[in-house]
Amino acid sequence: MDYFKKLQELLKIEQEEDRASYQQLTATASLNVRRANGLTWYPIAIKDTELGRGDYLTVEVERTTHQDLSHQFRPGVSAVLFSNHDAKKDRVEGTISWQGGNRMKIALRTDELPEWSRDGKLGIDLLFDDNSYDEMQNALKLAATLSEKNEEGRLIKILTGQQKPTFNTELPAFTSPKLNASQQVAVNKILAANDLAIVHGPPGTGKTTTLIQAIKALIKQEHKQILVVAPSNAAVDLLSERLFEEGVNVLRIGNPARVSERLLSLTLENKMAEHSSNKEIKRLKKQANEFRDMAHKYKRNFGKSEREQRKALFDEARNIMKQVDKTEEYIIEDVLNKAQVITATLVGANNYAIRHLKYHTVVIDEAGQALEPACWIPILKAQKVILAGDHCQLPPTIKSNEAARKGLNNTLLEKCVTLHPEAVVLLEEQYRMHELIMGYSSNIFYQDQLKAHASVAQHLLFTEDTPLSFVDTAGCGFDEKQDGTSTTNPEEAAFLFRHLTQLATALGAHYQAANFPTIAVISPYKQQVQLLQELLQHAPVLQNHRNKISVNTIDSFQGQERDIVYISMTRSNTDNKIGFLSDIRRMNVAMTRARKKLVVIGDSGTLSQLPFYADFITYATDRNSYQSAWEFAE
Ligand SMILES: Nc1ncnc2c1ncn2[C@@H]1O[C@H](COP(=O)(O)OP(=O)(O)OP(=O)(O)O)[C@@H](O)[C@H]1O
Repeated sequence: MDYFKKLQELLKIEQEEDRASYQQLTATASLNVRRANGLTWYPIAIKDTELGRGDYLTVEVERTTHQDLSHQFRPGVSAVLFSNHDAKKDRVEGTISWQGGNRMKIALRTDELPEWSRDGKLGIDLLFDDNSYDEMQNALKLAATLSEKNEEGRLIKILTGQQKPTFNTELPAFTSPKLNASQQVAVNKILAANDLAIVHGPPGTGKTTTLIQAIKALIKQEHKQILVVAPSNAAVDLLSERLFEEGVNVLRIGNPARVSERLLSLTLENKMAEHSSNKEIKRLKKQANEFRDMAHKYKRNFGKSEREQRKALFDEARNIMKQVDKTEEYIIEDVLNKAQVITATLVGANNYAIRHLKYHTVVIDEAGQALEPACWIPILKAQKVILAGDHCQLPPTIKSNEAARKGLNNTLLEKCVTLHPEAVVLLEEQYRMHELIMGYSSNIFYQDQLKAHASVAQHLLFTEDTPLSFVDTAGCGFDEKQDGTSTTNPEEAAFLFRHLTQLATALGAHYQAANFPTIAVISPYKQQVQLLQELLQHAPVLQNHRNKISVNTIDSFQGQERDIVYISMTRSNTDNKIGFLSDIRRMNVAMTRARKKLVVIGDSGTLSQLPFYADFITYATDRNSYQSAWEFAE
């Protein structure tokens, strides 16, 4: 079908761009730069080796310096072990099977460590991750084939708009005291759907709470295992924990982003380790390692009979490992059978342990941030799919402008909301924002349908405070500065901290340090964020509250909330340029992070050329929330 051909082409463009930028970063970069970008660990020490599944050798390594640098090594991603003697020749590729702290395990495609690993310093480089792209391409290919079929193609036809979803209207109504009215409507829609239901969850509306209750109700209704996926590990972690807290038997496939005892206990590795048959595996592995050690006593340059001895011992070790594989397969199957819910990332749905499984229902959370090709991996395993997310917030990041422009930035969630409005339920009640903070976003993005729950509708930092301010810098001469591709506005940044300092001083009269409100300082521009971070170091009053203040880009705050949010709009020029401020979904995210106070600082002259900002300024003015930076009393 052309639909999938087009997606395949767009994905190819994206992969090429992704690879090119990766290669640029690695090929030309020095060791120091690669290390700083989190692409290299060097030097490392080998801590342990163990024969793994098949003909793989699992090597545990530790980085011995630069331990505080963040890095991009994630389980499932390809990496290469190299020696500093000749990094081009002395290298062996593998896949990361585990990562924690300053250690990781890589499964190498060899059955013993190469000779060169014994002398010279060793390092690990990250390789470009083709695997995820391959999985997505395969899913798209399969989708194109299946879409031609009647029975198996049904869900695909619905999701691509050639058929309509159907609903069972005869079910008894589901009710729950834990859910509000629209949340219950959503669960009823999910239960009634034969093929597709969509939960549209604007900021703070309890999308996760709703999904958890829906999943429990689905388990009761279907008595079948459910697959729950999301694009990011962080989102999968959250869902896994919440399901576990509700007493569901959850199996978390893949490695959690956050290390917590509870999350780790839900992983396949942990459940396998705790399985009653694991003792047998340990015994066999020990035996295999003993044979391997004996084999190593015969060096390669020994005579013929020693070589044969050596081979026989290796064969024996390999045979035992085959038994290990069989026992492991049995354990995996047993653990899989017991799970009521399996959680994974979109690509993780094809993890080796579960790639053969099919489900009646698949739930995709954060679907507004999911690349469509990745969604097809889990969808092809299902008869019914639940999409949850908010297409009015940020879409997934796409590296290739061309692919984005040609449609890769259009998510499946967005398409399905348009195609099948009858499958959509909007969660209407939000538990985060004062109603004045919520109002503009609700008007522009949610057809004025959002309501603030009584517990938050009027909440303030203190009685006389204002929940919303637009502070206009027009005429102050706070001009933006262009530096390459990024924009800064140093005077606006300095002004922001004067404003925040005054607020913090006022708050001092109402709050002890321990319960001081949380504060986010946000800008759409990376360079401006950096500047704001530097300036924060020099704002004396704010030093007492450093642990309550976070400064970052809008994108990094998606999904989070703070009591107070400051937005530095940054752009101020006479050429009427507002660049990517024109992506209003990004602004929707920024403006809806605040619980009790939102302060937007910007130049009305520059911003007003876009109706979205002109209307926001009018909205603020009409509600007594307009302030001129001129009038700001120092
Ligand atoms: N029916 C409800 N009654 C009372 N509080 C609720 C209800 N639903 C959600 N909440 C509260 O709203 C907050 C957000 O809920 P939840 O964690 O489910 O959010 P979310 O939907 O995942 O977040 P976001 O809306 O930002 O995506 C939580 O503090 C939760 O306790």
